Amino acid sequence: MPDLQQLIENSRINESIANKLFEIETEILSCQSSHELLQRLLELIKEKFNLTGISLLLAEPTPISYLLGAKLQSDWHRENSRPVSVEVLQKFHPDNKPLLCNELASLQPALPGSLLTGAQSVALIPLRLENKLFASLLFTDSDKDRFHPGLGTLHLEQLGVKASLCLSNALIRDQLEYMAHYDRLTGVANRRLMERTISEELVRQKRYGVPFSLLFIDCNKFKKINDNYGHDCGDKVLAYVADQLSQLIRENDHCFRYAGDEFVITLAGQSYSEARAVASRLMAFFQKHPMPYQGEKLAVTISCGVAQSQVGQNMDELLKAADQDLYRLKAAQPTS
Ligand SMILES: Nc1nc2c(ncn2[C@@H]2O[C@H](COP(=O)(O)OP(=O)(O)OP(=O)(O)O)[C@@H](O)[C@H]2O)c(=O)[nH]1
Repeated sequence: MPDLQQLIENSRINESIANKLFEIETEILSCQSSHELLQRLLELIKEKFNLTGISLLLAEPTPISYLLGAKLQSDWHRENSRPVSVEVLQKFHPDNKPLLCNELASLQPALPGSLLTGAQSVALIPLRLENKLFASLLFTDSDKDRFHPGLGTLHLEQLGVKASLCLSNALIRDQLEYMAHYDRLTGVANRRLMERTISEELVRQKRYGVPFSLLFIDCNKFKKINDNYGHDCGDKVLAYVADQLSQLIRENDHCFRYAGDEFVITLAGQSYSEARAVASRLMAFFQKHPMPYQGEKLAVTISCGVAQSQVGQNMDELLKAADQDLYRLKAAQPTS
């Protein structure tokens, strides 16, 4: 029969673990996005359970890849997460339970050695979304007995379920946010986000005196593309233009779909002459790079109007100035 003192001690340990889990759950519930939640979750677990290391193994392709999007390329993800195949994850969790292991050689082929630096034992906790295994939290510790395979895993299971639930909520929020602010066809931000961004830039200009510039962009003879090649091709052209524009601008510049075949780019901290140079570079790019389409090279060109923000100007006036510049440019072009 277990000794009473031991039972009291075990119950004290269990209570302390339950408290820590509750604190983690409470904190991550307030995270505004799945990206923020994942970051905070890993920090909190590492700190509260005093682990040697923690990382996230993400199944490839991840059901949340499109939402995490560029974030999967971020420094945080490079440092803290690793892509793995779903098959590898399933081998770790054949019964969807956490895996405890202190014979690390058996994990070596499946896990990069860098993740196991300084580790003598590891715990892998499955995360599930819509009943599909999509990730595993990897805890490492320098104590060989910390994650001994003979130990119970109830607390780790609870952690996995709670983290999955919170993540699922955060993903629903991400999806709503995405639908409200991004254009489905081209993947770039929509007019609503453009208005917010320009308003913020105008406030910054007023407070710190830093001007910025706008490009108002129109695809040349776009209607003809629709008429000659069909609407599907027109859609592909819009996605191509948005994609190229997004890649050709700097990280702190932003591209938005304004309407139809029109895009707006905000150039943070750029003067009129700098913005003119960007506009020339963008127009020249499309002149040189026709879009590959069904084995053909389809000419897709753009025109860019430019305006620099002026003190006291509001958003409509600034957009109008860039649009008028575009109109002048287009009026000067040959009509054929
Ligand atoms: N395929 C496709 N076409 C669209 C979409 N939104 C708007 N359009 C079409 O885009 C065309 C824009 O035509 P215009 O504004 O006359 O522009 P344009 O043909 O480029 O003429 P210029 O600006 O004078 O060079 C219209 O025919 C719209 O029907 C879309 O999401 N997909």
